Amino acid sequence: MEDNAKSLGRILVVDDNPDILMSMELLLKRFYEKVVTLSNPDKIPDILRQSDFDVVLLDMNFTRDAISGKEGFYWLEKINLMAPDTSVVMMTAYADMPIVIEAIKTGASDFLEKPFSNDQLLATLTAGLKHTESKRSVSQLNRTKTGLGLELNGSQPFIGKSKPMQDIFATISKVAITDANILILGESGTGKELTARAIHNNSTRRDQPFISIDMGSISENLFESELFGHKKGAFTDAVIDRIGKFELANGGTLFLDEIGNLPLTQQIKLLKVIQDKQITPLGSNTKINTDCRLICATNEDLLKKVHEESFRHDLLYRINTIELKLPPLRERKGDIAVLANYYIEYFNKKYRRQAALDQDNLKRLELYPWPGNVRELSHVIERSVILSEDNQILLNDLVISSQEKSEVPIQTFNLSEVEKGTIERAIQYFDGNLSQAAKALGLTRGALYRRLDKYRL
Ligand SMILES: Nc1ncnc2c1ncn2[C@@H]1O[C@H](COP(=O)(O)OP(=O)(O)OP(=O)(O)O)[C@@H](O)[C@H]1O
Repeated sequence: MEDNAKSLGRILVVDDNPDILMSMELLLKRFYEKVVTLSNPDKIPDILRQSDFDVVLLDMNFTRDAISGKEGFYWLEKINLMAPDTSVVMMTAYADMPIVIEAIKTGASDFLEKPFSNDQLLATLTAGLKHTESKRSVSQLNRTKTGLGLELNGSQPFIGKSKPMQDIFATISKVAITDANILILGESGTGKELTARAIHNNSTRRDQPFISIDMGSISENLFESELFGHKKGAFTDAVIDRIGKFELANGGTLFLDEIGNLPLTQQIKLLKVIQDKQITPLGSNTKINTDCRLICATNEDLLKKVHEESFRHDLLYRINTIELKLPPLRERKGDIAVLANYYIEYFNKKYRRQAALDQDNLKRLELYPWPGNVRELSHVIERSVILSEDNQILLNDLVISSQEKSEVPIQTFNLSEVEKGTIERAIQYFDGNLSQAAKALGLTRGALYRRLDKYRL
């Protein structure tokens, strides 16, 4: 390879010996587009958050722990978690077979025994880059094949092949590994809880608890006891000690759903705990340290609530380090077929049916605005599978119940909203037949299409 024919490849070298770093940098810069060297492994997470690398050359033996390689293994695991498609080549002067095997099992792609020649190094890097390329095409293939964005623990998939959901999955992967507090916004049924679980399951806290709590459903009296716990005798009904959710989530993730429903008196208590990272159970005078990653969710406009003074600005600022906005299903119609098919398969298994959806019915699902989002879609499919006959979901089986039909709130006098609502209802009324709907609305088909586009129906 010539200096002027650099190969694509972004290489990170981590070694606490400055001489090794300098000589490797000098050599590798002649061959690869980007070479970054790092003498302090503690900086690995930061650098991986800032840039992508194809291969990491990682020393196993930092001075703190010169021989066992434990620190190298620690960083190997961390890199695998943060950048699963990047190949890691381990370097060590103390390579013996058991260590090599363990490193490969832990996820290293290769090994370099020190001292190594330039040719050995370059050959290993060429193999490492090939390895990265194949890892990337396998994960890309898996994603496009199934339409699944992220696999959650267990059997629950998180589906979305539309561009907005693929963007959400990419953001989840990026933010999961940080400890930043996250606020998930979105209408009911868009998958906010699923998103919170995906963040937890892709984070370094995944082996610790994920504790979820619906802030809208806790009564004002029980708020402190639920969240911070209580001691026996703290109040009349406190017959035994109770551990609060903050303590249960210690080391893991605490998911506070419907945070917008929290009354102001409780917001201040929550804020204090988030700031101090300490809780005091009711009836106790001992503070307990808490270490949990906070994920909150709401379908309310919190900024508006801040302006109306029903949500504290300082609390919003604490919980929304990163905001993730889940798009409603009507804005990602591309996901409807894949979701519908997933639920048909799921409920076919559950109810021992073999129902299938034909193109007309699929069109109908795609035209419906889904005010209850994915939750509503799953309910509609469940009912339709149960009612299906002769292995076919019939048009009449696809019951979109009246209470689930989108209604424009009666209070609205906004002309666009009224027009949008009327169009939605006409399409529902004519079972998705656009010609009939257009006729009833007094529009040409072209004019109806333009409005469908305008209102993203
Ligand atoms: N992208 C998706 N793929 C598969 N299932 C989904 C997806 N989004 C939502 N669901 C399913 O829809 C239902 C509602 O999802 P979830 O509870 O996460 O929504 P939510 O936004 O938290 O709703 P709410 O605000 O009403 O609590 C769940 O059964 C969930 O499994």
